[in-house]
Amino acid sequence: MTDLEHFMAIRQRAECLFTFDETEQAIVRVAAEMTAELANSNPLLMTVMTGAVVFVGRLAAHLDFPLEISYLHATRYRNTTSGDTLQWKVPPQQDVKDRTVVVIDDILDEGHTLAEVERHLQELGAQAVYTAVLVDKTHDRKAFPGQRCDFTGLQVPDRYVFGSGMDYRGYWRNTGGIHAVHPDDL
Ligand SMILES: O=P(O)(O)OC[C@H]1O[C@H](OP(=O)(O)OP(=O)(O)O)[C@H](O)[C@@H]1O
Ligand SMILES: Nc1nc2[nH]cnc2c(=O)[nH]1
Repeated sequence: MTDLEHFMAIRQRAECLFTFDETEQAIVRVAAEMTAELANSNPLLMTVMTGAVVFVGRLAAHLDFPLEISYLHATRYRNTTSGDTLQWKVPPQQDVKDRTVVVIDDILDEGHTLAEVERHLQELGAQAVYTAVLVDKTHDRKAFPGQRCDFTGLQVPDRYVFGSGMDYRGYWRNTGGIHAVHPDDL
């Protein structure tokens, strides 16, 4: 089987957890919550590349107030399905001093990525740091008990998921819904 046939098989065997429309409804709700909280704070949306690139675009289309979008690049999984230490590929690309910063990521899994990114932005002098994720994975292995984001789209079960920006070994960030990899494929 070629690599591309393998990725096609992964996609076909995966279980659809949420359709595109269901993810869209969740994003619209998150946008309303962010608008209520942040519309007057001139926020900087700090996109954690690469997974958040789809979420930030879909979310921003529903935010009708002044804001800026920037990015950093940090990775803990490096195109695999289990996490390691966080590797900073590109530090924050815009001055965050005295700004309200909203870290945008695709998934809160064990939470080490967001905890470290948040700590770094505070060290750089951000006035306030909020976090927003498309999905939060349900399990008891978070970086600290009770860890959660300020804005969360959907809860997913404790399975490896892809779609809506999240990858399976670098592929399938482009599917509009959210899918769980078949256990035999991990
Ligand atoms: O909560 P954690 O267990 O720390 O995992 C969450 C992180 O894992 C993924 O990034 P990944 O390292 O796979 O890079 P990617 O964004 O390029 O997919 C995802 O985008 C989050 O940033
Ligand atoms: N694509 C993807 N990335 C992750 N990073 C941490 N958990 C996950 C997951 O379930 N799927």
